[in-house]
Amino acid sequence: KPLKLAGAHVVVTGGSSGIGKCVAVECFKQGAFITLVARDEGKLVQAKKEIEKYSINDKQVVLCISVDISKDYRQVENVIKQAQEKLGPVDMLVNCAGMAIAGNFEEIEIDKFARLMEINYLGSVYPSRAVISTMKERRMGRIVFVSSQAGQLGLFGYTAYSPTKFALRGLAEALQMEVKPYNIYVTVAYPPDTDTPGFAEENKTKPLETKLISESSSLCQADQVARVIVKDAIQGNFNSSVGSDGYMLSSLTCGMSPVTTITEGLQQVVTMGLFRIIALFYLGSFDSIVRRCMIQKHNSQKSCKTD
Ligand SMILES: NC(=O)C1=CN([C@@H]2O[C@H](COP(=O)(O)OP(=O)(O)OC[C@H]3O[C@@H](n4cnc5c(N)ncnc54)[C@H](OP(=O)(O)O)[C@@H]3O)[C@@H](O)[C@H]2O)C=CC1
Ligand SMILES: CCCCCCCCCCCCCCCC(=O)[C@@H](N)CO
Repeated sequence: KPLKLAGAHVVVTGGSSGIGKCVAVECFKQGAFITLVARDEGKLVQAKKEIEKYSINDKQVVLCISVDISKDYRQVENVIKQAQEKLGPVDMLVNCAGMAIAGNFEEIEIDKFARLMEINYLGSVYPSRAVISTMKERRMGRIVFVSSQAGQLGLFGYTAYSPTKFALRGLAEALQMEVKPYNIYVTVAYPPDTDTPGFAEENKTKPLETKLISESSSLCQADQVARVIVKDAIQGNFNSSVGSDGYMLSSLTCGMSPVTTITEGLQQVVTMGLFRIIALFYLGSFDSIVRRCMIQKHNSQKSCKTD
């Protein structure tokens, strides 16, 4: 049965910006009470104001809590406790806080590999761990992990980022198997490039190869991505993807992930072979982008030396 958002308590980590903020807006529009979790208090207050414009009744509340979700489990646990005291038990948790760093493997600062794992992976483990017991007691709940298309395939430039997003899928699959009998549904979202402040930041250091390869998939708007995530989370769909390339990638990489409907399972079975053929063409084009960029760099270095 789909979750009713009217009167429900939705916690959105990373709710002060980008996709997370749009997820909060979407839930608020459907009557939910929202807790936003992020570090920067200024951005939180600003987002709260924006979200409040969409209220549908005068009881609705947007609560802001400032915490770094990646550092200390006790802190995160406290924050969730505070939120539950004010707005009641969490019905849905959306783990959207995260960041991307793109660069050549040897150029990414070595500390960044651990830091991204902390933010993107542990930063989703901690809030989920903090809400799960209450959800199990209540025999209801939704947990959403915001992965990425880069959590379905590894791409040039994402040696630090992709693994953190792949990790979320492993977590989601294992957790879903545990909590399904308790009527708790886990969703993994795999958005494509999305126009957000985080994306603009990431682009400042993104290698040309990564940019060109990413252009194979469309650039989406955050509100569009958020609508899909919220719809799939309410339905209890395990996979959530946007667009036709998103659909192909999810079907192709479904592996042993849980299946939500018989139709979904049948579609995966029927389309997988065809999508693998399409994927081979994409992979060929990615390899040729990488090779062209290398030759170009090589040539420009040579001409620099002769200058
Ligand atoms: N935009 C894109 O192209 C895509 C994004 N994604 C994923 O979607 C998610 C959201 O991305 P996007 O909207 O672009 O990101 P933004 O950078 O716009 O927003 C990130 C949010 O997360 C919060 N946040 C970051 N680090 C922490 C932390 N350590 N503790 C608490 N809060 C934190 C930020 O607030 P503050 O800094 O104040 O803490 C902010 O609210 C990320 O997980 C990203 O990997 C997936 C695919 C594509
Ligand atoms: C049948 C096969 C179809 C294949 C389609 C392949 C398309 C690949 C494009 C990948 C784009 C990567 C997006 C990463 C977004 C992200 O997470 C960052 N922007 C975060 O900020």
